[in-house]
Amino acid sequence: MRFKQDFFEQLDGFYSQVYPQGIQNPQWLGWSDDAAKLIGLGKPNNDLLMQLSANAAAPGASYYAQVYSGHQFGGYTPRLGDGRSIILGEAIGPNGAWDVALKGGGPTPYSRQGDGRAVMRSAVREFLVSEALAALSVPTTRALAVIGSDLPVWRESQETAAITVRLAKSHIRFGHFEYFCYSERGAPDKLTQLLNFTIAQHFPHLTADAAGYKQWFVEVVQSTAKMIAHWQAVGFAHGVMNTDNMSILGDTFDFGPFAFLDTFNESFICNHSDHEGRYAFGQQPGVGLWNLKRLAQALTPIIPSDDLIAALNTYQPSLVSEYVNLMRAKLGFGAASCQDRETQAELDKQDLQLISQFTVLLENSQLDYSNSLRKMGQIDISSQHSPLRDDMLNVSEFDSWYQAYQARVGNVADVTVWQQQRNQHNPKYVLRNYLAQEAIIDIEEKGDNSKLLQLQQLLTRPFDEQPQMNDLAKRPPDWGQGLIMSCSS
Ligand SMILES: Nc1ncnc2c1ncn2[C@@H]1O[C@H](COP(=O)(O)OP(=O)(O)OP(=O)(O)O)[C@@H](O)[C@H]1O
Ligand SMILES: [Mg+2]
Repeated sequence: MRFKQDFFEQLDGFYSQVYPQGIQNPQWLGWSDDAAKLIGLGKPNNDLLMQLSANAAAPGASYYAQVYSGHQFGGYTPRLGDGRSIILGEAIGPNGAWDVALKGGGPTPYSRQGDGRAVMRSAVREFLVSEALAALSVPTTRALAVIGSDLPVWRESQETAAITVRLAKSHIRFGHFEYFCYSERGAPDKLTQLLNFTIAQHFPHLTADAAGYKQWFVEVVQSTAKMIAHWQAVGFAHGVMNTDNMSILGDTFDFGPFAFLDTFNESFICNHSDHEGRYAFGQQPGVGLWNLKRLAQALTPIIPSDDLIAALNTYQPSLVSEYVNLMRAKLGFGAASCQDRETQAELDKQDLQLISQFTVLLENSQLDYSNSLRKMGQIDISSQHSPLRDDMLNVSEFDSWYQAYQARVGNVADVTVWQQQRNQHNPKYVLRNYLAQEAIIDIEEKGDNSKLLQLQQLLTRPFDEQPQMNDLAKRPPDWGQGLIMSCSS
């Protein structure tokens, strides 16, 4: 790893220097070759194991924890900060730099009551899902590795500690801006410094002046909207959309009780602590905007309100247009692109209606989201009979929807090509909670990570048939239906 230290060198006062504490008997549980390439690494080796388990210093690293705050479940917490994630610096790769962070690397000045650790089950889940989302082209932080250990940690019972090695283009969150607005009140110079740094590092096409700031916020709004459109299209529930878990670059960030939908359900809540369903699957688009509004408020000392509001107004159309485009590719509507903005919005609206009717049909018949889409992509569109019809409870509702759908798809020149294209947009395999759970249980009970490795392999090619893995595309068994994860991690 070759590091630069721009955040560390340029943003004194935005972090605390801290040394990670090694974990005993470290062992690789997982390693991502794809993530390794991003920072110019090849295969894992023992030196890297020692460095990434914090048992040896990594040459060129500056260990630090960033300070931020955030709105958690709607309420403002004035000071959070990296309580268990320690950043080594920005590792230089062939196509840019990536922060390397040891999540679970030990206590920091921001640990509050916590032990600075992550338990194996949560570290494994973060590792698997980061790489799974990347393979589905969902904007996300990455995971280079997950490292297990013998170090005991206490949650509801005794477990063992692990470290996820996270790669992020940036660790700057909405909560960084909130911290320097509210918690260090009277420090707009710091807010400006943070914004100028963010622009210079991650938005180099923009200038650090009023026009640049205005455009920057438009881009933040739109990348957030696009990320959430991806979540809705792929059926991903994040679970803890607090503003301290929202990346300024619109990358999916911090994986706690997340889930991919099995049965389609707008009201699905994956987080055991989310009693009111604030972060239910269908709420995510609205929460994204709520969070952006909290960010906008924190920016009012340095960006005019009118500019912030104008940018926020682009959220909904961006999200809808991205979502509709992703769903068009899944359902095979063909692109509807139009020069005239109003006509485009009208087309998007009509398609959105057809898509929503489809998801309502799935919901009413309690059907599996990913598998139903995969099935839809295999129909012969000219045929009056869709295999999904047999799964529907209300067949006549499906029939009338299917007629409208056929009309919208229109003539397909080559059905086989059309079906192959659909398969490139409808994953056969997603990281269902029960699959992650089975991999975790094997590690916990037998120290056996082979299921984890198998899942990782599988999920790097989620669109391919991989017939010997058919079982892993199935809906969960009874014990794994609608698994709800606790926040303790
Ligand atoms: N075991 C722990 N020890 C110390 N601090 C913790 C621990 N678990 C969570 N925290 C802190 O509590 C806050 C909220 O936790 P949250 O679960 O959102 O983040 P996280 O998963 O720890 O990390 P990140 O957001 O970096 O992915 C953060 O400040 C986090 O650092
Ligand atoms: Mg977090």
